[in-house]
Amino acid sequence: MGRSSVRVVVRARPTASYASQNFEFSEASDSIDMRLPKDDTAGHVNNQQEAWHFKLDKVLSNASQEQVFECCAQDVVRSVMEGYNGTILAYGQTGAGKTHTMTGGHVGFADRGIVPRAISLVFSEAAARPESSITVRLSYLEIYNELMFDLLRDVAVSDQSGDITIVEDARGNIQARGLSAPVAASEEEALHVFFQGDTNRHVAEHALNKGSTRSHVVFTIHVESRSRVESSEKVIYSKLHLVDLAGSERVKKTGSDGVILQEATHINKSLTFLEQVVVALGNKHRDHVPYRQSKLTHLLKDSLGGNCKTTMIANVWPEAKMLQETASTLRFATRMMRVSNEASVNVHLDPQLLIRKYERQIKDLKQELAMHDTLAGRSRVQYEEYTPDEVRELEEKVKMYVDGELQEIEVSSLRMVYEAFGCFRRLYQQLGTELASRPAAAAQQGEGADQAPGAGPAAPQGHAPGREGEVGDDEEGRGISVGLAPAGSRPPAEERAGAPAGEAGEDGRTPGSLSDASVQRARTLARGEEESPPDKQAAFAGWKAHEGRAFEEDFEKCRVELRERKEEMRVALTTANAKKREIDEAKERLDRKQADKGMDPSGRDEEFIDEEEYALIRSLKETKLQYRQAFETHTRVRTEVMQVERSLQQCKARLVQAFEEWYGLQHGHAQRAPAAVPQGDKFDSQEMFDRMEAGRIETQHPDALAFHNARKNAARDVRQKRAAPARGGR
Ligand SMILES: Nc1ncnc2c1ncn2[C@@H]1O[C@H](COP(=O)(O)OP(=O)(O)OP(=O)(O)O)[C@@H](O)[C@H]1O
Repeated sequence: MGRSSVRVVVRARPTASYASQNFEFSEASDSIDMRLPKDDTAGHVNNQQEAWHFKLDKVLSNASQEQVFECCAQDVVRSVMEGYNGTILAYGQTGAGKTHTMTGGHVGFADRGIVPRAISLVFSEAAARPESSITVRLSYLEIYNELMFDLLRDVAVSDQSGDITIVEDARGNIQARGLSAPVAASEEEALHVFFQGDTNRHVAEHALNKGSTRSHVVFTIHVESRSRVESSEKVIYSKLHLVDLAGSERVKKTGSDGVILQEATHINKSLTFLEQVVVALGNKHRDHVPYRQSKLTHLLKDSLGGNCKTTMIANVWPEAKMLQETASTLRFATRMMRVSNEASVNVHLDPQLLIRKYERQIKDLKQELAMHDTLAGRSRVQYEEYTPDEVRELEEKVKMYVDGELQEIEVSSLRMVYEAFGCFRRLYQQLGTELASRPAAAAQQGEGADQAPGAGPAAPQGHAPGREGEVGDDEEGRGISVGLAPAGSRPPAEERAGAPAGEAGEDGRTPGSLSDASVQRARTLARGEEESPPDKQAAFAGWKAHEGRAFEEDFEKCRVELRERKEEMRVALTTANAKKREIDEAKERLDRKQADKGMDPSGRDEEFIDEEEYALIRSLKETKLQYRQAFETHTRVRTEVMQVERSLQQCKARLVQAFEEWYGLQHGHAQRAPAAVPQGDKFDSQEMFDRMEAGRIETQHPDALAFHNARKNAARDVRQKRAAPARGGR
């Protein structure tokens, strides 16, 4: 997504004293014409402009709350659900309708503002995206006298220290550290949170408007979206700032003093800084944007000139006495139109989830492999790194193999090959060391006299280099082969050099050999110390022998049939090939015969067929028939093989499924009992009334119920708080 300018919409509030001689709002051309009376105080030379023309992105002079939402917010909210950041700012002088626009009026559901409507849309959009798991968090921040307060905390705003700070992460994302952001699971919950926070807003007595808000408030909807179908470690974070700025009028007009003057000074300052940021952003040759001058501009850094889709609503109050403030608001609005943003989808990869995903994949693959091994009739295969005990066990096997006490080592995995090579190397080095410590004996025996140091004595003399077919050979360049080490690859006992004496026990086995380990394991099992969780592969083998016997028999039957059919197909193919060869040979002989006949000087009739030729023709015909039969048999059997293969796959699937079900029942978690349905609910008169009221609201407007419930619950919370001992003011 490329750069796009901040969208600016002007909304004029309705008034009984509309100054028609001063204002002309044109919704058709989205412009406003203003005529100002001459300023008498300007003296004889009056340079003040009398007429102004403002062109905006949209002008709304008599719009309903619904129209304002559709025009200013709907698309921004939808973009937020797509993963973009969004901001909607309400700017304007006190009483111009900022709070009315953002929060809404008191008339009721239809009068609700952008925030409750945005909440509804977020949840309905989330419901329309079943492929995504969406988490919604909310935060509500108040900036008052350059301090920041959390409107959603249980601690009253008056008891907060206002020490929330703004931080910027490595990607330049702005966050308010210390600000709570509870999760809202439903529209009603989110509305409840919003209404609760709203009641905490600081309201001060003000000369112009008793209910005036003297602070900036930022309600933020944070959306975290993970795909249920794609990789879940991909997370899209987006946020929607809904900002209700404090009145933009200047201090001198308010006639304030004391605390109010201090408030107004702060508001003026932060709005002046906001203007400076906007002016700097509108200037192509700027070298610095002073975001950090105020909390407000720092918090809105993303929204102004950053990664965000931003809309500003300039609220104006079109009365004669508000001319100067309206002109000032409209001037700011047109400057804001020059600010451009670059929005992009905020995709992150959750590293913890990535690791968990890979771990899960490895586990699944191991299980798959184990199942495959069992189906293929392979004994327990070790894919993990060997434990010290297992290494010792293998070392004993290798020693027995080298000593000639073991005919062959069954190689079950590449891991085992690596481990076995390790054993051979250690054995080799150990023997080398032992021989090096017995030089005299070696010299006496005349061994290794003409060999390089450390090489000869332990080198298995029976092993010619480059012998074929051994475990570990590179099989036609396809990597290390796995299978049975051929007995012939074992060095004969008499050829062994430097074998340490006295290691074998009486039974010819070395201590700690495989059988010892097996016995040890058997003892452990007998003591009931079986490791948990139960090994799936072992469980599978046991299950096939008992509970899953019928499935295993089916599977085995299919396997046998497949083997037989394949053999039949192989025979048919061999026959067909043999017959084809016979046909070729007979044809050749016949051709030769006929060629000889053509050259016969006796001049016998070419049509005459002698006995030999007749026999050849007959034989050729016969062979062709046999060839066709063999070929047809092969085609038929091939179809049957394909069918049996399919049946085998089905048998296998049934076998695995039946086992999985059995395993799940045996070792899985117990199924949760369905939640008990409350029986015979009894309602008191208030509950009965609430239910009837809910029914009535729902029939009036299906979406209104959550709004009404949330408002009712927020009001109840306020009543309860008031009943608690009052706390001191700020
Ligand atoms: N479009 C409108 N339709 C009906 N009433 C409106 C409209 N705009 C504003 N009002 C009414 O005007 C009064 C002042 O509006 P509001 O409190 O929203 O102003 P404000 O700009 O938020 O002021 P402040 O800066 O003090 O917060 C309220 O009673 C509000 O209901």
